[in-house]
Amino acid sequence: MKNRGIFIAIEGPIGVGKTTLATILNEHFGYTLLREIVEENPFLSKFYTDIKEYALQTEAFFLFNRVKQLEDIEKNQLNKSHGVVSDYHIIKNLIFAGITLDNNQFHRYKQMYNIFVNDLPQPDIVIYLNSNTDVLMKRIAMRDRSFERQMDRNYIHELSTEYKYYFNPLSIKHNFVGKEPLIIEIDNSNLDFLNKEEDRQFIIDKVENAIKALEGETACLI
Ligand SMILES: Nc1ncnc2c1ncn2[C@@H]1O[C@H](COP(=O)(O)OP(=O)(O)OP(=O)(O)O)[C@@H](O)[C@H]1O
Ligand SMILES: Nc1nc(=O)c2ncn([C@H]3C[C@H](O)[C@@H](CO)O3)c2[nH]1
Repeated sequence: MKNRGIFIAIEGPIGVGKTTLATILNEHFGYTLLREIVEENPFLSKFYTDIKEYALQTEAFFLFNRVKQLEDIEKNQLNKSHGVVSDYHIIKNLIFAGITLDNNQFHRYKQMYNIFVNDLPQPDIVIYLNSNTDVLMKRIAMRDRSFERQMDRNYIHELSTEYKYYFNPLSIKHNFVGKEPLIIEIDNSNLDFLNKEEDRQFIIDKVENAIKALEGETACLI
């Protein structure tokens, strides 16, 4: 731990505020920001027009892109004692693929995922953000990405439910590889990190406590 940079990953359903929070934490801690690719995925806009038809290409592209990103941050940041804040955790590949792929495809996709995930750097701290479906739909609409304009409410609801499942303690034990990360779970429905200093400070305090706990300075207060 001493020579390795701290790795913080933020997860949660679409539009919950991962990138917003990652940017804030990155500025506060002076770490490197790792952002997931979105527009660069050539299948994503087609995916939203026909999920079943384009799911396999979309999920495969996200998986291999993330593997490359995580290999790079290990080599260029974490191994050089630099901290990283990422707006995703690799587990999201399983969460999305479990919904979008059919059973056969998912079975094979998971084998591929398992082959790659063991060699990737795993975060020390995972911030799991959640919000209710109405808030998520509102934030997605407000952000107004062209390919998300017809976002299906049921899809967002299903994703949220799947996130809850993957972030329950038993599933964390089974589905997260390596040393279990410290998990900070936050309902972000009524927080406004963007505009309210006290809301920003609330989460920064939690992360600072988690970092101290990792460094063995205090008991874990998160
Ligand atoms: N706490 C918050 N309160 C109000 N609005 C927020 C909050 N966090 C984020 N937003 C707004 O909600 C929208 C979605 O936020 P953001 O892009 O950070 O979500 P995300 O989780 O990274 O989404 P995606 O999963 O699509 O990458 C943005 O318009 C952002 O400004
Ligand atoms: N199908 C699918 N699988 C993924 O692993 C994945 N990761 C992100 N996304 C979608 C959600 C947002 O629209 C947009 C930005 O997060 O990209 C994904 N979609």
